[in-house]
Amino acid sequence: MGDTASRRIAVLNSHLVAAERDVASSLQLHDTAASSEAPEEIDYSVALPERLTPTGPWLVHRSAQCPERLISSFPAPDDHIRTLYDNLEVSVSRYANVPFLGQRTVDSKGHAGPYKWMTYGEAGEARTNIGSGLLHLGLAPGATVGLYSINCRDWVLVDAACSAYSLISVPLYDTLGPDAVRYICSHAELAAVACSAEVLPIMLQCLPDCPTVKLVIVYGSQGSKRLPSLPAGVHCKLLGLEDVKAIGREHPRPHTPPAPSDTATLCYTSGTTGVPKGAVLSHGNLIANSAGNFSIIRLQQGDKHISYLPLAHIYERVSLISCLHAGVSIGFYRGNVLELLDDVLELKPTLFASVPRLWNRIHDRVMATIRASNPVSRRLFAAAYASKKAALDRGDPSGGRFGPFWDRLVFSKIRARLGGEVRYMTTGASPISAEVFDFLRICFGATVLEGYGMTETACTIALTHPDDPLSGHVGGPLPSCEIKLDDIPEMGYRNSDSPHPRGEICVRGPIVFHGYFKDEAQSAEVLDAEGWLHTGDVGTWLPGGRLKIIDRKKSLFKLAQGEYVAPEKIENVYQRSALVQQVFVYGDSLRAQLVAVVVPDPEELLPWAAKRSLPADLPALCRDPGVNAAVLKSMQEEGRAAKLSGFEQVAAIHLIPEPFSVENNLLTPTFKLKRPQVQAVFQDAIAVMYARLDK
Ligand SMILES: Nc1ncnc2c1ncn2[C@@H]1O[C@H](COP(=O)(O)OP(=O)(O)OP(=O)(O)O)[C@@H](O)[C@H]1O
Repeated sequence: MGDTASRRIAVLNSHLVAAERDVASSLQLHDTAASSEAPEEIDYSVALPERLTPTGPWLVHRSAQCPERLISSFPAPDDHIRTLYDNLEVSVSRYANVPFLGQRTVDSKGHAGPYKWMTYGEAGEARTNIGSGLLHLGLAPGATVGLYSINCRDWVLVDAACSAYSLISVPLYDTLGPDAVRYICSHAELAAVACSAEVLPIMLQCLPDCPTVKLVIVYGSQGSKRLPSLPAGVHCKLLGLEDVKAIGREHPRPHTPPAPSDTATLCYTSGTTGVPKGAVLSHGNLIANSAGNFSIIRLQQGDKHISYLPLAHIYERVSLISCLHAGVSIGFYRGNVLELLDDVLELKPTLFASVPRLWNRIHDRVMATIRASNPVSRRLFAAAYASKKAALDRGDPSGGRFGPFWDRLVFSKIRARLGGEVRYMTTGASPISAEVFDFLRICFGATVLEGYGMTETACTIALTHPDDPLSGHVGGPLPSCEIKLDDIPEMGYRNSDSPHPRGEICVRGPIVFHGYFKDEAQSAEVLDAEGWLHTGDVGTWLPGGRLKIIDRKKSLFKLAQGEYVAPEKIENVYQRSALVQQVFVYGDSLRAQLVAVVVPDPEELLPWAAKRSLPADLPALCRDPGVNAAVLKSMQEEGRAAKLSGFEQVAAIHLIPEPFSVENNLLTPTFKLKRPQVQAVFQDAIAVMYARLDK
């Protein structure tokens, strides 16, 4: 062995020993720190000097950053930005030559090349041309315009044109089929739809049932090609986006800027609870939310964002608004998740927003690679991980004094999977486990933040802080809203609970939406007379004013013996079993027990089966009663470890080989279960499970 190599090993060994010492001392520290729960220095929120009942405790929490007022815009000198139109106008003049919207070039053989960029200045001009064209073609301020495609440059340009001329944009997920498209076109009374060539056939199929739609604009590869003819009897114009721009150039119109209280968008929810609801969001709502996020996530010119989460969902929509505000360059994926990593390696984003389902998969893949590696690599990874985790536990999210060393030696390869330059990673839309959250912080060397929010609050309600070493909570309220917890007696949650108040999370402030479009009854169910939005989520206050989501009231059901069950909480527990990839928990109100439909994780189940000489055949394994019993046992063990009550433990499971997915219409585009649909698809299996339990 050469000198350099032996020196490296000696250095490595000394680091290993020091790191192990580090871990040991932190474990001691951790023991004593556990009871004090939170480092003092992070103060997320404060309880307002306002009583909701004459004698009750202080109940309303606001961000500790500025408890005296709720913010509705960016700090000075940008406090005049009140609408999406203002937001783009400022960036067009401030960042005129900065790359704004990027798409990958693709050569004649279909090979993807570098990103090609449109600058902020060019985008400003393009949206004026598009908007002028729309007005010339007959659209009037206040009209609704559908946006139906994957994320791409033209989506953003048409949306920006809507803002400049007081039109209302209505995004439709590109994954929507004809029924949902028909539903939204009619419900939102769309006057025009801008769509990609890929979904044009579905749009054309729907047109006979969507009489309000008088204009369809096609973008993407179809732009320059001949457009197909319209179905017989449909009175509607069909144009390429380039034609609309040309019309606009010939007939320019001055901008007709919206007011902050004007509706910017009808944002249809992705439907975890049933038929999509059109949340009415004003310009003021969206700017207030973006400004609230901005108070914590300091984006800047030079940052690059990879846009692949659906723009029809509020999470990506508001990410984009914030990026645009800061002059960030936004690169789009090519529309295929299988090619996403390749797009990421080309773009090298500095910002990466995702949802727990994807983070979990990254976690599982990395851990599986580590398990399969040689003993030296495994020990190295374990030492590096433990050292940085110990630093976190001591209250140091930067990774401790050995952090940079471990980052270079061990974690740089993992970080390189996302291009190597990510500085902010965000997670939201559903709960993430503390384990995976910490895994991201440790392995990616980036600031990892969790946001909690919903469509009805124009995105984020609460956000964690970059300096907070603790995980397992969603941080504090954005400075643009206030939060109170309402008692839920039927679930046993009360604001008077000690030491931590618990209850339904209610939100008020400039981020709260204006109700569901044409649905007063549902609006009144969630918005009360005092302006509080009742989220249906259950939270608790932790020390430092941290909010933790502990339950979800929305899918609550009662079992025959009168106990209330929140299935998502139970599913999150069962998901921890290595054998489980996905799970849907169901309870019939006439029965006393719960059952579940479970997708086993093939990466764990197949090796498990091989050890027992069972065939490597997933469908056959799913039918095998022995496998069923083993998976059920592993789930019940997780249930016991998480202290689920007896009635919360499932009594029977049905294994299926095909995952719930967006494609089979059982997941929303942000990978949440569409509960009514899953229940309908598996009603026979559910009946069989209950029949088995009756025997
Ligand atoms: N960080 C988080 N932790 C836990 N739950 C979260 C988090 N972020 C979002 N959620 C959940 O997602 C919900 C909001 O979801 P969203 O607005 O995306 O609606 P949806 O899933 O599209 O449709 P639906 O209203 O039909 O459920 C929240 O009310 C909460 O239950």
